[in-house]
Amino acid sequence: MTKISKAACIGGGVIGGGWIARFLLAGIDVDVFDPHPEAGRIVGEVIANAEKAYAMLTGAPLPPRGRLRFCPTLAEAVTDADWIQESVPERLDLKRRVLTEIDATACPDALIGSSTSGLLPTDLQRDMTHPERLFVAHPYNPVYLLPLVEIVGGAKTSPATIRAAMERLPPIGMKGVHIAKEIEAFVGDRLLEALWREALWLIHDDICTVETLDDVIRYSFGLRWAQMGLFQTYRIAGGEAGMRHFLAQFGPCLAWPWTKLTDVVDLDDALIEKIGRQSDEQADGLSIRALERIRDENLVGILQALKGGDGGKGWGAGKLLKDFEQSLWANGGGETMPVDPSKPLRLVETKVSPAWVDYNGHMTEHRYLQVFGDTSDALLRLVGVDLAYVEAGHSYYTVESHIRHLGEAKLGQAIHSACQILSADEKRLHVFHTLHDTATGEVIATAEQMLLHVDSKAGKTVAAPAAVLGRVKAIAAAHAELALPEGAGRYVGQRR
Ligand SMILES: NC(=O)C1=CN([C@@H]2O[C@H](COP(=O)(O)OP(=O)(O)OC[C@H]3O[C@@H](n4cnc5c(N)ncnc54)[C@H](O)[C@@H]3O)[C@@H](O)[C@H]2O)C=CC1
Ligand SMILES: C[N+](C)(C)CC(=O)CC(=O)[O-]
Repeated sequence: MTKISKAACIGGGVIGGGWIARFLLAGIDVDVFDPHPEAGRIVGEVIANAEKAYAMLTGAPLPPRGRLRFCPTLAEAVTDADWIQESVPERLDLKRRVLTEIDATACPDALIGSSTSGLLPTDLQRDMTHPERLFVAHPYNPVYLLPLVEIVGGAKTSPATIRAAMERLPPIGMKGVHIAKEIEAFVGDRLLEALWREALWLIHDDICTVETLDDVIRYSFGLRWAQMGLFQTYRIAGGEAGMRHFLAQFGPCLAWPWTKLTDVVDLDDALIEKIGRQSDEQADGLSIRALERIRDENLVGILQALKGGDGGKGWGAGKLLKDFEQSLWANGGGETMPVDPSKPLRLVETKVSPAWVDYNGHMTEHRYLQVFGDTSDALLRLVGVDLAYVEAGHSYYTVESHIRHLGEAKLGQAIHSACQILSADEKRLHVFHTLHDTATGEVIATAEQMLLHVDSKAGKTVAAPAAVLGRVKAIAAAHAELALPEGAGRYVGQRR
């Protein structure tokens, strides 16, 4: 799969900033041009949000962050980029001017994506000398967490450009959908616009407040949409007879007055003031930054829940996240691991994710086992037991765990785990993991585990091969010089 080697972002506002963060966290260098005097601060805040979110989203090893450079001219930013993303304000004249300037200075084979929410690519490419490389790459806010990009070609966009654009998205954790025909606002914004129009009428006509309207979405179909969209949801709503029954039952409603969709509400001063006031009341003093933080934590929780969907295989955006994490492990798992066997191996760095916090306001107990399990997995990769090894039919299985809870881990807290091998032989691997608060070093929990080397196809324990055993024994020998960790060998109910 071809990867982006260097990106240029023209415009670094809400969406440009999100693209910049997405690229940087995927390890891609980014050059930015944005004449706004505070562009550096604004982009910096988006990147900080993105870093916080990713620390909660995944324990997989992200590549080293790309290099960020602000350029004094557009030409300097685009000159050696192979993906250029235009995210300037939604005005056709401005976008055409900017795209023509990009076209004049970019490498001939650079891909040029526009973030436009609704302008036609054919209109955008009108003045370009090489229009075949221009396409719409319409993302969703926040770009660093929401993975979808609508890819739309114009009359002069080449099929090779569309193919190349689609191929470059999975390595940055995104999913491209190719929209077959160009149409204003593509697919997503067509749907959102329909909902938005109807919502404005409902407020205008005093049917409900903005808060009630949002509650109707977030407590009901909003939850459904994150996982099954519209058609699959309605298929289920048709009962055992499925979609055909659903259409037969609810088809006639389409002719009833259930919508004011074709009328455009007059956004006059009174309506703007009404919506503004109700929106202020709904926010209840929370700043935009605070709302962004809550939004990001919620999105992380939803993505993680979807990652466990369909019996652990992952579902929808969660499956995409799972696949992305597997590629991160395959690409960087081994390299980034610090290996100094003269002390316990620091193997997992993470932050307490929203989905991990329970009704007591701290990390819930089974998440400790998750972090300790991840620590054992990291140790196994280090000694050569990676996905290829497992697929070939051998692995280590955990047969016993003893976790002690000694402190608390709160939402967003940076934590890390360290592993000491207590003993190892041909089949057994006896480890002791310690979970620390990264800021203070305080020990929050420990886990002692016994793992057995298995032939997973035969379903029985077998001796580990010499290559794996050699690495295990080398670490175990170094760790034998360390003091036995406090708590090793303890059992539940033991007197101190
Ligand atoms: N805000 C949203 O929810 C979404 C917006 N979009 C699209 O993304 C594009 C950008 O929108 P936002 O980021 O929301 O706007 P924004 O107003 O937050 O950012 C636009 C940025 O472009 C910069 N800019 C203006 N003229 C420029 C030029 N000549 N060269 C370089 N930079 C220039 C501005 O200084 C500003 O930082 C629009 O096409 C919009 O339709 C797409 C998806 C969602
Ligand atoms: C409001 N908007 C049209 C700019 C929204 C989008 O384009 C996508 C989104 O993030 O909702």
